[in-house]
Amino acid sequence: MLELTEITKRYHVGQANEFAALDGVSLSIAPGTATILQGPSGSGKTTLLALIGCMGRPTAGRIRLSSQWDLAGLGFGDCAELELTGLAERFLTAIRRRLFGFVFQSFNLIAGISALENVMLPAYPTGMSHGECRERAATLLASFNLSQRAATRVELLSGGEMQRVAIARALVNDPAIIIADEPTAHLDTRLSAEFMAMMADCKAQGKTVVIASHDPLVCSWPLAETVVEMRDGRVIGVERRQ
Ligand SMILES: Nc1ncnc2c1ncn2[C@@H]1O[C@H](COP(=O)(O)OP(=O)(O)OP(=O)(O)O)[C@@H](O)[C@H]1O
Repeated sequence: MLELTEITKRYHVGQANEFAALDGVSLSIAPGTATILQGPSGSGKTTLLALIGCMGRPTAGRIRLSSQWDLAGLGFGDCAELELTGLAERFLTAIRRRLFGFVFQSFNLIAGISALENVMLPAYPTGMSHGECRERAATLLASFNLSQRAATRVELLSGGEMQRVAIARALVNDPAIIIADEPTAHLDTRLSAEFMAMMADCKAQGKTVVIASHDPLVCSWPLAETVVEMRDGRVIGVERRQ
């Protein structure tokens, strides 16, 4: 399990405008499952995704990885479980790179460089050779029928092509967990359905998927075993689906 226990995230601590974006959130995510975080704007979905993805630390609470995850592959082979909340920044960064792939709302592709270079970017800091980065990125683009577009600057791609490049980039380090924040917010129905089908493929390959969305198409898609309803920084409901 990826276990979050009583997570609180406060901003502006000790100031007049102190604010709890998350307030006592507990959640379990099993490997190979899909979870959707649902809730209105400001309910804390992005903040929660950021903490799950080791992009920040909670103000209070614990985030733990059980031995069901490949802790040895993360460099923590001797641990029965790994408490992320206590780790030094450099370990968190390494875990973020190895364990997670991120898909952002507006894809966050880097304009001015090619589709191939965009996909290669997250692989560089892992220490992989340039040749290996290139080969991996090219293989992923080929699997998404984008070989012909690999050398094209991303700003010249269609919306659907950009989406596939963004997913390829999220997958380049072969992450166990894919985190997507409002991934369909700028997509039409066809592309949104395509995105969800790709997430279903990832899950079929054994990956864990966590998506924050208030898009009804995402929430009703037959993908997630767990739909978490958030409001005002709290979990107000958890629906388990078969
Ligand atoms: N860095 C920050 N400093 C202060 N407040 C913040 C910060 N980041 C987020 N918040 C606040 O925390 C609350 C939760 O924000 P968050 O982005 O997690 O919600 P969300 O459910 O993802 O919303 P949306 O769907 O609009 O992205 C909001 O009220 C937001 O203004």
